[in-house]
Amino acid sequence: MINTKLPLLDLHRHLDGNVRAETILDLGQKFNMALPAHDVEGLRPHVQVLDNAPNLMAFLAKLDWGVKVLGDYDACRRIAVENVEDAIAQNMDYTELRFSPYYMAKNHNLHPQGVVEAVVDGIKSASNGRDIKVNLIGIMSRTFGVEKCQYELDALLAFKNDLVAIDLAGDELGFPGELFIDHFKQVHDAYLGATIHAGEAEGASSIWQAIQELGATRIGHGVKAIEDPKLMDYLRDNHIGIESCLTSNLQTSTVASIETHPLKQFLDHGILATINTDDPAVQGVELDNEFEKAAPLAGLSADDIVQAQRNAVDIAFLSDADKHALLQKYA
Ligand SMILES: O=c1[nH]cnc2c1ncn2[C@@H]1O[C@H](CO)[C@@H](O)[C@H]1O
Ligand SMILES: [Zn+2]
Repeated sequence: MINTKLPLLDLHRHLDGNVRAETILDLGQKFNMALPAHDVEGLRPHVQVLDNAPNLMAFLAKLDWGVKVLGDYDACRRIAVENVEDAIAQNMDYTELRFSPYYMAKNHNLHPQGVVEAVVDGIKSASNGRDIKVNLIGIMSRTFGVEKCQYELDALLAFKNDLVAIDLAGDELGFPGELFIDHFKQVHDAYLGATIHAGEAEGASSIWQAIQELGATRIGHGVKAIEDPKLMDYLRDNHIGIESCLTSNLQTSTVASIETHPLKQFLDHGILATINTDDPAVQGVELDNEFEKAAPLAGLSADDIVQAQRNAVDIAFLSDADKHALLQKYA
């Protein structure tokens, strides 16, 4: 249950993993693309995980149609605007939307820098004057290799003042964090934060690497931390945030069931763990589902959920003044 006396945040939300089926149909038509279906129901099995995927990469394939239809910069801007509308519809006070400009650009040979510009513009105009605050996290999609990630990072750094952090997402097993040490040196030189997908497909060693070699202060998923008691202590003692995404972890077969998800143990251990979505449209569930249904299934009490909501404010990529303002809304 969402505690309505506290701010509601979603800190792990891919805007390019949250393209509405209606929008895919609409853009497909606009750019004369051969889509696998002509109506939402027919399209659903191609763009949404209906049965749990056998692994992370099978899950991620479901994001592809959402970016294949991005035929121009205006389409990129449109999905950014719709993402803000979706977040407002969920009554969020603050969200960090993340996106991979190369992943969005590559199908129609757009320039990733133009994609970043369009997304920044869309987010700003859609949130202007609304009761929500939105920040952007830039993603390097490791799936496409070290050089493409540098190309992607260059585009993101050109707009570094419009971003709060950089993430590394995609194929964790195929492209280990060791390959991206130089990339994250540039991230820190640009005074951006670092949150990294780790301990999802790969084990606890990948989380250690993200923290110690890439300088992550937050970890996306981090499910496998539960296998390493020293790491559990380290995360707690060093205030490393964990962005948990319950339904996503079930759908990627990272956990066998929501009931056995380690989020409750992270919270009991005093780790700054939080409740987030990941890729809402692909998952077919929104943030309210994660709080109302998934969190209780994972064994979280009302007090645990309060703690998770407080943790989100704590680990958000916001200034102390902005965190204070968020809490003041409910004081
Ligand atoms: O759960 C996830 N784990 C790892 N990578 C992900 C996940 N969801 C999306 N992406 C990746 O993020 C980029 C788009 O924002 C893409 O690289 C997509 O594969
Ligand atoms: Zn993610």
